[in-house]
Amino acid sequence: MTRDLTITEVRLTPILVADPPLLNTQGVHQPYTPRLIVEVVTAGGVTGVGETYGDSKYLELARPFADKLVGRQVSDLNALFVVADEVAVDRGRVENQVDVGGLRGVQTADKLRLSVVSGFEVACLDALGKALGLPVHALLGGKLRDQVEYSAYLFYKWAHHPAGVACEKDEWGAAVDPAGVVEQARKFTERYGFTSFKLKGGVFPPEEEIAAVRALAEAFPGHPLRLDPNGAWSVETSLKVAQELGDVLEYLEDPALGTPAMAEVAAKTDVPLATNMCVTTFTEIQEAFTKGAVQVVLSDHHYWGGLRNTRELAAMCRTFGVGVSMHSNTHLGISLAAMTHVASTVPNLHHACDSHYPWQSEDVLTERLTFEDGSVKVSDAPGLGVELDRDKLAFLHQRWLDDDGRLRDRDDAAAMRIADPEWVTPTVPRW
Ligand SMILES: O=C([O-])C(=O)C[C@H](O)[C@@H](O)C(=O)[O-]
Ligand SMILES: [Mg+2]
Repeated sequence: MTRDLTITEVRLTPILVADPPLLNTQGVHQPYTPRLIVEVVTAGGVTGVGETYGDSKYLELARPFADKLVGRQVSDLNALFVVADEVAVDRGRVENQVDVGGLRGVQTADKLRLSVVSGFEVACLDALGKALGLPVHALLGGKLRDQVEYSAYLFYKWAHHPAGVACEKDEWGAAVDPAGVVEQARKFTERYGFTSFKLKGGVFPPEEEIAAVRALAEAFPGHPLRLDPNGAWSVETSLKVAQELGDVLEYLEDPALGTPAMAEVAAKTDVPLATNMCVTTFTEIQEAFTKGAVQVVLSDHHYWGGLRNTRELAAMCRTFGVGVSMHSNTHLGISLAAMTHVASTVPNLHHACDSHYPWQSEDVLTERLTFEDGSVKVSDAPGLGVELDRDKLAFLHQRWLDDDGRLRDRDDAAAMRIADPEWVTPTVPRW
């Protein structure tokens, strides 16, 4: 192994990962969800790994982008954005479209590029860290804490995917009412020691979700609670929920859709509002912050363009007195490691981060990352501190190859139609 940082090869491996039947306002999670694993190989003999969305529009962009990286240095991180801009995006496929029914905010060509860049940026940082013998957090300026706290990400869910659908079994059982949600929360605390709880809402009428949060507050008195209906409520409904749950909520996440509606809600409640839907890219910051629409931004290195952009976002939040935490979609251990490294370097991280990781029974690592007392330890090993398991990667890739194309693009509404053929993506506000 030498210090030659020149990229000689980039490997892209799309995979399908098992996902339980988690409910959200758009529908239900597919039994398998696409992810893309990125490997960057240097002339010095080091391989760095990254992970990002694996839906086909990301893959279409990732392939030509990967080709352009060969011959560059893994330390050439600023250039990743310049190179990404050179890759053509079929704007018709993304501009003003919504991704996964809007769960990640409005889709644009730039945001698509940033989501692809993030997987490569993490892989380059991993390779650079390994080559220099430094952990990724050191490349970001050094950790400020030895562990990063995560919250239990509770979902309404069915016990099984619909009958006849090929899937993996999950051991979590159903959660479709307050008792089920509390039982799920107990399992999360027993297994992982989480002390704060987020409930994915927008699934049942608001009164039922208020009852579930009340039940959580009774079962876990004094613990931070959050409710996130993904913009499913009107301003009026949002205010009603804020009033009813104000005494137990740490924050309300995206109660109403879009900055103007969030600003209207924020003006009339003291409950802090968090978002991963109306502030999802740098151009959306000015309007939201000047209107006082959000009090906490949930960063996500995947769509903000990587770990260094996440730190830039955190600096802006700090400047404007807005809190920062972390959003999560279905992801594997590479991304959890990346999230943990960057989170350890952010000074103004005052809320436990979201992570779907406990829902993922499969991974591509030789060793899964673990939560202790609700936190993940920040690794001091070179790079991300994780190791790819080639057999597991090959297995999940084979599943992707075997798929007839139906699962290669995440579509929660289509997954819901298997159980309920009449299902259409609800118009917003739903309540
Ligand atoms: O708003 C959020 O926190 C999310 O969109 C996170 C996830 O996408 C979640 O809602 C999901 O996967 O159903
Ligand atoms: Mg959210």
